[in-house]
Amino acid sequence: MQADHALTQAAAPAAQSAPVILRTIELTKQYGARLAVKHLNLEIKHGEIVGFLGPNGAGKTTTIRMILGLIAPTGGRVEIFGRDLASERDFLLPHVGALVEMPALYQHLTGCENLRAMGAVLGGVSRQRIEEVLELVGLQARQRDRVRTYSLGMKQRLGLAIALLNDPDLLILDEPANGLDPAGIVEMRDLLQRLANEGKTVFLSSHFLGEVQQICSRVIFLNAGQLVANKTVAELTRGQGEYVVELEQSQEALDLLKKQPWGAQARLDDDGRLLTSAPGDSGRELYAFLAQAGFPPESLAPATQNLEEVFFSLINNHEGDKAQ
Ligand SMILES: Nc1ncnc2c1ncn2[C@@H]1O[C@H](COP(=O)(O)OP(=O)(O)OP(=O)(O)O)[C@@H](O)[C@H]1O
Repeated sequence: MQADHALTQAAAPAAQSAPVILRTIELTKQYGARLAVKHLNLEIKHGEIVGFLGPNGAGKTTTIRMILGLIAPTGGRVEIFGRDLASERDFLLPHVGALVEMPALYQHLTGCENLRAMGAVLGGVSRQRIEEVLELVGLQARQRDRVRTYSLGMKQRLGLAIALLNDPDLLILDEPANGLDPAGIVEMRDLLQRLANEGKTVFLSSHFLGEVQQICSRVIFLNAGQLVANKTVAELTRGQGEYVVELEQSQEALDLLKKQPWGAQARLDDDGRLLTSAPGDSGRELYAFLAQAGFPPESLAPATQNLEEVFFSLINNHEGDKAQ
């Protein structure tokens, strides 16, 4: 059965053939007259780290809360490991680790005592597992200190340690980097990468686009409750088939390129580099053309966009679509 397979499969890079771990089918949430999430169809495969992005109020938290069974959908459903969440919730949720909002921690207890207390709620967790999760999140050295002395980043990591106590196959994280300083963000990123390398599947919402670009294999964009993009980071950040060229006489080369049928949109960027399409969409042909014309490029590479640029253009396009 696919569900059992998904629960026991060893760490593997997410592939086309990897089993689907999380699926939403026409998932919908209506608050009074407001449709917060509209007919959302998502699929997350084993071993993926998927970023869930969107502007404030897009419906990310609402979606995550439905996936975790914290609120009921008004339409559609959620499947985890191929099983229906609504009817098999008690079986499924112990296999899902979650970090939503700031975790509720006992400030007067130590990190280790917090883990033991949460372990007891879960029906008992071994001393060895507590040691393992402390090591995973890098809190071993501070485990005997009271939580009230922890930094925000340490509290977030302790929250993640609690989410990991059950050794879940799927991790759902709502803004795990929220409130962290740059060093804390890097620590969180390394930790998530380690978990993915161990075969965990991670679905995380974030406003930190640079982090998402570095850590996530795929990104799902939500706007006004609707899916507007679902692509790999490489697909999203690839430019529009343009090339960025560095050479000495960039202005002269630009004048020449603009006279070519394929080069009419050529331009210089803020750093004085040439941005242009290529003859036959081929970087090799572009290189040969420039070299033959007496402008041998120092470097030539496909142009890319960062995720922030993609994010704003997607949202603007979506607003434009809605206005039509
Ligand atoms: N309990 C609620 N009752 C009524 N409306 C709600 C409730 N929770 C969320 N909403 C509305 O649903 C929409 C989606 O909110 P949601 O919190 O899911 O967005 P989000 O993408 O997580 O935003 P943010 O990035 O700001 O956290 C918003 O318009 C919000 O005002």
